[in-house]
Formats: sequence, structure tokens, C-alpha cells
Amino acid sequence: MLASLLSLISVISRKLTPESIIMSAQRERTFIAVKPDGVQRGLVGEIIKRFEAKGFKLAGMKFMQASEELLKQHYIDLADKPFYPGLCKYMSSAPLVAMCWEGTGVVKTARVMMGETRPADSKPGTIRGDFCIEVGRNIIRGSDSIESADKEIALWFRPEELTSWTQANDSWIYE
Ligand SMILES: Nc1ncnc2c1ncn2[C@@H]1O[C@H](COP(=O)(O)OP(=O)(O)OP(=O)(O)O)[C@@H](O)[C@H]1O
Repeated sequence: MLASLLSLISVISRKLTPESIIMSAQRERTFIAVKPDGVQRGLVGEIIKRFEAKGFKLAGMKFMQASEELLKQHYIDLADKPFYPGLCKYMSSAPLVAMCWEGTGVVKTARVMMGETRPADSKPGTIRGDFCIEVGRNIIRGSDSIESADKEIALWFRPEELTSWTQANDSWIYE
């Protein structure tokens, strides 16, 4: 009886540490997609490996062929660019992997890990710096701000498709 009571107190106190409450309030998420060229070149595992090794948590993932309408919505801020129609058509032409990653500073850090839009400007060690040479086939997409991340995650995922790392179970709570 005493042992169960102590165990219950231990579980409650682990769940309600000030750190876990702060992490829950500060949870940051970003939208990442391995583009059709990244999927076709077999780079999905490599990209997931880099994000996991860095310490980010995968909160959602789907392998899908997106509609051109979804891509037009996703890239709406680029609607006046000459490459916009081709970009939306290409991105919807074959399966991609849409992901939601979570962790402190994930929006900014993911952009650093990706490299620059133009592969030629991307340093070795970044995803685009290591694996591609064409701007129109630059393997990966990542949200450029917390506001875009929120919009993009809502566009690509239903809430029930995302795991909440701070609530799922004991071993998933950040400490
Ligand atoms: N000049 C260009 N010609 C062809 N495609 C381009 C050009 N500039 C950008 N793109 C494509 O459009 C995508 C979106 O452009 P954006 O300026 O938002 O770059 P990004 O934020 O680095 O990339 P992404 O949005 O894919 O994460 C680029 O990743 C690239 O694939």
C-alpha cells in the first residue's frame, strides 16, 4: 500500500516538474517536407536521421502525393514568382514525405540544417550542401518562421495526426 502510494507520488512529481510545465508551454514545431526529388533519390532516411540525431522529436509524418491545389496554397506567398506554377506542378507530380518536427528552436535550426535555397550557396554539412546542385530540385522544404510553421502544419496535418510529446507517456516527456 505504502509502496503504491510512493510510486504514485513519484509519477505525479515527475509529470509536474517545473521544467516539464515550461517545456509544454514553449513547445515549438516546424513543417518539413522531403520533396519528390529527395524521395526518389532515397534520402528520406538520411534526413530523418539528421533531425533525430540533432535531438528533435518527430510529431507527425505522412508519405503522400499532394494535390496541386494544396501546393498552390502552401506556396501562396510565392504566387507572383515566375517559377511558382512549375514549383506547384513539380511538388504535386510524385510522392513526398510531409513531417512535423518538434523541439527547442526547431524552426531556425532546421533552416540551418537544410542550407540555403540555392544549393551552390549551401555549406557542406547542410542537407542541400551535401546532396543537391539545382535550386528546383533542392530536396527539402522547411518553414521559415514560427508563424509559417503554424500555418503549414495546420494545412498538412489534422490535429489528431500529430503526437504530443509532452503528453503521450512518461518516456516522451522532455527532461
Ligand atoms: N529561381 C528559382 N527557380 C526555380 N525554382 C526556384 C527558384 N527559387 C526558388 N525556387 C524553388 O522554390 C522553393 C521555394 O522558394 P523559397 O524562396 O520559399 O525558398 P526556401 O524557403 O529556401 O525553400 P522552401 O520553401 O522549399 O523551403 C525553393 O526551395 C526552390 O525549390
